[in-house]
Amino acid sequence: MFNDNQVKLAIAPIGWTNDDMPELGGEVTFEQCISEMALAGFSGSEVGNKYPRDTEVLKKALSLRGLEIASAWFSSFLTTKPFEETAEAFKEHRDFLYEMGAKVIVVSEQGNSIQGQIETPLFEQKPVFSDQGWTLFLDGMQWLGELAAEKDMKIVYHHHMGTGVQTSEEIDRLMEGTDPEKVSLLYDTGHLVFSGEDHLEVLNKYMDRIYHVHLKDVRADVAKKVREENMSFLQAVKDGVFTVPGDGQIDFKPVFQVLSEAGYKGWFVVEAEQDPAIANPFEYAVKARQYIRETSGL
Ligand SMILES: O=C1C[C@@H](O)[C@H](O)[C@@H](O)C1=O
Ligand SMILES: [Co+2]
Repeated sequence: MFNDNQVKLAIAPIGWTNDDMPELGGEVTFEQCISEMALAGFSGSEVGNKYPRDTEVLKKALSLRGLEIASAWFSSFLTTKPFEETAEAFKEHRDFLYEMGAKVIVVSEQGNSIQGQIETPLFEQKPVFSDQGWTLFLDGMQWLGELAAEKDMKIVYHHHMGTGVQTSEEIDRLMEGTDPEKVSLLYDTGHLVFSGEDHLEVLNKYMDRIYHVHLKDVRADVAKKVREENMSFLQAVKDGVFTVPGDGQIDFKPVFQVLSEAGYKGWFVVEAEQDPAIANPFEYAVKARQYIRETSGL
């Protein structure tokens, strides 16, 4: 289905140690995490909180295991802080990723985000940008896109539960309000399905702007409970709302079909944060690798 010179397969460290709740998997070492990624058959990774920030040290540890850095998350605060603050932090992050050989920078607006608040109900209290917030956000994203282009890189925007860009309508407003040359999209199956969006419609609509993919599956029974019991995002993750592709409600075959027919080039990143004490990260990485081989041929 895919030409495997164009699509590479990575896995995020968040299944081993969770960046949003570092106590989940706090005991797992960086070396164990990257060794298991390689052993499970992946060739790339994103960057977790235990990864060394010294690029030479990180490159050596990764290349020993045949791994590359696909990208890393950046939190912007365009709607709540002066642009310069986001821009300074962004340039540092961009330069680190450039040095590591990544081509895309994952960006998520965290102004008024509730994704890190364990007591805040996810569906009831999701932030909504005001019109003034949208202007700050869209202008800021374009500027970040220009800063990325200085290094021949792209920003890929991460729509996310509990943030101002979660729903299909919010993704539309972002895509319509920005220049495709400056702002691209990260497609995360798990966040769209958990939010109740039509993930295939979003994929078909924005295929030409998608330059990074997070493969995440959703456990339907847990997602239902989160809505019924007004749970927070972090409680949902702890309860196992996300899992690896092939283990939840999403059929990834049509997703792979659309991506392959469109000639997608870039990374697929398996990203399935759950409690590693319940879901052994190595076992789930192997399971994901096998499912992707069976369904996409990669
Ligand atoms: O890409 C991601 C990064 C995480 O920190 C986040 O919370 C997760 O859900 C995600 O999709
Ligand atoms: Co993601």
